[in-house]
Amino acid sequence: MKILIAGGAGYIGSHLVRELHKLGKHEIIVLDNLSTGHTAAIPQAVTFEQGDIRDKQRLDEVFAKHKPVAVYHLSASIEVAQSCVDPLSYYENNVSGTVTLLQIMQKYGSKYFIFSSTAALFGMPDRIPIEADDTTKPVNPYGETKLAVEKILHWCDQAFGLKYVCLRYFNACGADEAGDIGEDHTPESHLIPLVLQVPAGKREKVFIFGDDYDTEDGTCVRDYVHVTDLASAHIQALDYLGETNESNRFNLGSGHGYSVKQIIDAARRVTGHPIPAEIKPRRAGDPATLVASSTKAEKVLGWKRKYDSIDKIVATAWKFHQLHPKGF
Ligand SMILES: NC(=O)c1ccc[n+]([C@@H]2O[C@H](COP(=O)([O-])OP(=O)(O)OC[C@H]3O[C@@H](n4cnc5c(N)ncnc54)[C@H](O)[C@@H]3O)[C@@H](O)[C@H]2O)c1
Ligand SMILES: O=c1ccn([C@@H]2O[C@H](COP(=O)(O)OP(=O)(O)O[C@H]3O[C@H](CO)[C@H](O)[C@H](O)[C@H]3O)[C@@H](O)[C@H]2O)c(=O)[nH]1
Repeated sequence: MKILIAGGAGYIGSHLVRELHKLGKHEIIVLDNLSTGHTAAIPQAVTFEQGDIRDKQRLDEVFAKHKPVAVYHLSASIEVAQSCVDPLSYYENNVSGTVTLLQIMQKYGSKYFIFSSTAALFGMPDRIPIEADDTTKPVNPYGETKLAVEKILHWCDQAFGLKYVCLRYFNACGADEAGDIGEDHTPESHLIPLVLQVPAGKREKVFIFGDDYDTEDGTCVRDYVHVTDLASAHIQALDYLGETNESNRFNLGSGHGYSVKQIIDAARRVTGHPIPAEIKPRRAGDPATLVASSTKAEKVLGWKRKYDSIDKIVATAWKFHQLHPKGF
């Protein structure tokens, strides 16, 4: 099958590209505007098309050339706090851009769409762990843009039979075990890579955004799921669409919640560095606790995680940082 991976040069996308490439079953085309992605993160044998999902003419060229049957859509603006400061750019990239991509898919008759959705859909959840069919009520513009796309997809299925899977990732983390690809954002906003910048000698300490949340130690609790496990769920989601021709949505988490303080402790154990930490005020848009139930993905997709230990997950990220002290 010909598969287009929009955002395939990014952190999660490059891990998906690597796993699909290893599988050797499909023809892969990566489309990316390289705003945050890296060509060095994708194998040389994979076709790369530079382009922006908001650029209809460029998408038309790429789809006319490759005619992909399936599209993985990971290209988005991804920072919760930034989305609270600049919501319109989030709507422009994540909603308008996705609409343009879907219009081109409709024009060329692409059948399957696998969408990178998020835990941020659930806002302040009614219960923990969060089931895939629980109420969605985002508390930040980033989550709103992802929910808007999930709703758009429902109507695309009704209107012209586009079959889709929404994968709501919780906090993606870690790196491919070989250590040659990993998370490299500039500036970095995610907790684990920021914490690892301390033992890497790039910053003196890490900031903890709020210790007055209603959690055991007062810091936010998140569900950190390994990026290679996310990649395997994507591959199973495409198999699922091929087998059932039915749209669906799944939560993807690790089954555990860790507080910011617990993550810093894990990084201290893995790196042997004391990693000083300082409490700062809360960051805009942060819910206290987000932990997934991935039962639906396990039952329906047959998804099995390879990584269950937070220390092992942090160790894979640390290996990437040690092998790539300057990033890609
Ligand atoms: N990182 C997480 O913890 C997390 C959690 C839940 C959901 N997600 C979602 O997963 C997806 C991938 O996230 P990531 O962490 O790999 O981010 P990333 O920034 O590393 O990857 C995004 C990729 O998309 C590209 N891109 C962005 N806008 C584009 C556009 N308009 N046209 C073409 N390419 C564009 C970037 O260059 C980059 O390569 C995003 O949709 C994000 O919202 C991420
Ligand atoms: O220097 C830091 C960075 C983060 N945090 C805290 O650590 C937690 C995790 O923050 P991240 O920025 O690593 O991740 P988010 O939970 O904000 O968001 C990530 O996961 C979400 C899903 O849960 C989204 O999809 C989003 O794209 C992705 O960035 C938050 O409580 C945050 O306040 C700190 O205390 N200090």
